Amino acid sequence: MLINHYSVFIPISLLDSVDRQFDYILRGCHCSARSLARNMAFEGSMKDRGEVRIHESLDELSTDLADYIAELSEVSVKEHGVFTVALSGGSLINLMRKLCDAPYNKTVDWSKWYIFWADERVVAKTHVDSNYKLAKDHLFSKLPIVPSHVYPINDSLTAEEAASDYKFVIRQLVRIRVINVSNISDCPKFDLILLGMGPDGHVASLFPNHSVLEEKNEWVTFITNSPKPPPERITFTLPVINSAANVVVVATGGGKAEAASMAIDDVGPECLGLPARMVQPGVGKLVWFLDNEAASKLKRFS
Ligand SMILES: O=C(O)[C@H](O)[C@@H](O)[C@H](O)[C@H](O)COP(=O)(O)O
Repeated sequence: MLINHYSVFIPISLLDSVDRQFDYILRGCHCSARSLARNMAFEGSMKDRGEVRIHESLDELSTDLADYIAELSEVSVKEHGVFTVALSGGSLINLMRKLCDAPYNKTVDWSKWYIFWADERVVAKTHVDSNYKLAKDHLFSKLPIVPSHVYPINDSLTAEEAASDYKFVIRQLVRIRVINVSNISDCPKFDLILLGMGPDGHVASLFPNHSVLEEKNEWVTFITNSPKPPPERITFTLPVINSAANVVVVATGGGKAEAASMAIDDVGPECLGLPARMVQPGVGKLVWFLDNEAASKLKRFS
């Protein structure tokens, strides 16, 4: 049986003896209404694989995710006046939908958000496959985000040109300090990069065994042979993802269980090349948002 919210009653000393690498955080009993959903989740953290939050339902996951993003936004705006966030496509966008509801639609300082794409399909912005269109239709058309703070790719270019153009756009924003610079690399330091994960363990458009995983110099690159359609995409590279202040990976459903275990568990060297496992922020924080099904093969939770 999966560890669920009842597991908070397991004494921490027992968990400790089960596995010292795992630093379980038991949620406090004194919860506000806002944090109630979090208390329905199980949360643990593992050295260098980040914090893992497992939720009983997609509804709880969405609430916790919205809460977490809102908190990061508040901290970033306090620290440097803006919140720079990069999105992916897929189910992530629907799971972020609660940001459009109360209290977040009123309490978040949307005017300070700058929105980018960690990966984008090279199609027209109006195309049904466009990650920009997905996010626009379901998220930011419903929120008071400043239109000039939204940075879609230039959809009139080839994949190669679009990647290079996107890198240029980001470079200008780094230059004027809208986007921070990492102090561990020469990469931009986004306040938050939000990723989904495919059943094959891909994140952004970084697919297993693809040469794009080796890219060390470019901030943004392109592929023309994506195993997941459409084939042409641009993507942030691993150095950029791993330079972010915060990285969130969201994965739900049993189809992601194997990849989640390979990405998070203490497994053999064969898993080290899995893109999701290569997400390892240098100084930033990594948090996994999983549902029970996606977490069902995690050794430490079963
Ligand atoms: O453009 C894309 O295809 C996405 O950015 C991709 O990386 C996605 O996030 C994962 O494939 C997970 O997608 P699901 O959550 O829909 O399974």
